[in-house]
Amino acid sequence: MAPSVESQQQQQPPVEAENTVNSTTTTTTRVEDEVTPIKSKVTVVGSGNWGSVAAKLIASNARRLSSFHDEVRMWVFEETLPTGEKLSEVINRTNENVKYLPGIKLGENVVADPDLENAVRDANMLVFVTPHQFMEGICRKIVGKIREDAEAISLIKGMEVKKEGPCMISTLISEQLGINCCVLMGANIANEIAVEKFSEATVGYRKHKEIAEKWVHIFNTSYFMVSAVQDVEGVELCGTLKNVVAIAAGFVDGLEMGNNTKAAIMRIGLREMKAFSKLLFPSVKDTTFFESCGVADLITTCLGGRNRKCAEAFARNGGKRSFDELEAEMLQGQKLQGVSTAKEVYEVLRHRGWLELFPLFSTVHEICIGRLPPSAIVEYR
Ligand SMILES: NC(=O)C1=CN([C@@H]2O[C@H](COP(=O)(O)OP(=O)(O)OC[C@H]3O[C@@H](n4cnc5c(N)ncnc54)[C@H](O)[C@@H]3O)[C@@H](O)[C@H]2O)C=CC1
Ligand SMILES: O=C(CO)COP(=O)(O)O
Repeated sequence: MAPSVESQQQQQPPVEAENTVNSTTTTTTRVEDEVTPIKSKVTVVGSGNWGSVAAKLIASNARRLSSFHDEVRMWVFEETLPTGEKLSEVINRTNENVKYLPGIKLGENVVADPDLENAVRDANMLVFVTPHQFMEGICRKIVGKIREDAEAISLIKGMEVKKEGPCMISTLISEQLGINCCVLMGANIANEIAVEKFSEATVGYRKHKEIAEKWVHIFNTSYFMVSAVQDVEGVELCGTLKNVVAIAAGFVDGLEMGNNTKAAIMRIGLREMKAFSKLLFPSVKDTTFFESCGVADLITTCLGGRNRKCAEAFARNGGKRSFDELEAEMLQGQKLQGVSTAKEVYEVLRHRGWLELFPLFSTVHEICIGRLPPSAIVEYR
């Protein structure tokens, strides 16, 4: 299947990804080794639902591409399973993340490591993929413990709000660790990619196209088509803000308002995503919203994501059961990002006097905290 080339790609060609396996990489002697003796070593920081799928994608490429070490380390936030076993030990014994991605083999070159410092020490390519609320603590633990030449990429959809203002997760990583950080976002429901159904993703980079190319190279597969755009903030804000719209879409589903209403919510949501992104970062490109990270992620999350699912249950219960309760019951350890992002966005809007400019974003937060009923999702005008 040949995906269509979008307008952005015509103006600014995507970084080419290697789609086909070079036959030399399947032989025992790798010709490329003589030319590039220094191999990149990848560590995945995070092992939730998407973190595990990311490790699987990377592991399949690390195995076949001679410029990467075979072994891919995956940091596991250790927990004890109901059987009494440690999650990391079970992953290493069965090659499956039995809690967050059951039934999927990760690849034998994935090594689960519960020791964060040990997991990141030797890697020059760090992939961050945890729920966003844990990233500040994680960065604090590894400051000064990573390689000086390390490059990072964030797959995390979320933001932090500090006294100085909003802080994207890639910026947090860059500033705390003193390293460059790209992002990868897209219409990527993890369970679908785990079973190798075709999807696309967007790498956002700031300056160095050759670094983005390396990230494309390690993620791209025949069923996961990655392209790159020079708009790190635009890509990351798309991934972050669509979770707020997904909560709104879930309310519409819970109230059985139908497809037209849901489409209206998605359209208004997309308009607010674009306006908010451009107010925060005027450099954000319009064309980014037409990449996988933009409209495609918005659609898939509003149709099939976890934020949508929990928001539907919230509305069905008339807002009487909290999101924390629903998350614990419905997601078994997986985490929602939309509710906290709605709060973080609301804080920015209130602080800057923009609340009236963003009725959908602000109403989502007010419904989440019980100040408004779920039906207010279509009553804000
Ligand atoms: N699951 C999906 O379909 C997709 C998720 N994402 C994004 O990727 C990021 C990570 O999501 P998932 O991998 O799905 O995670 P998840 O939603 O499965 O979260 C559970 C993870 O959080 C870890 N965790 C729990 N407490 C922790 C703590 N105190 N410190 C550190 N880690 C802790 C758990 O060990 C587990 O690995 C999120 O920002 C999400 O929005 C992006 C695309 C798709
Ligand atoms: O980001 C996602 C798909 O791209 C997943 O969204 P949820 O966290 O709502 O499942």
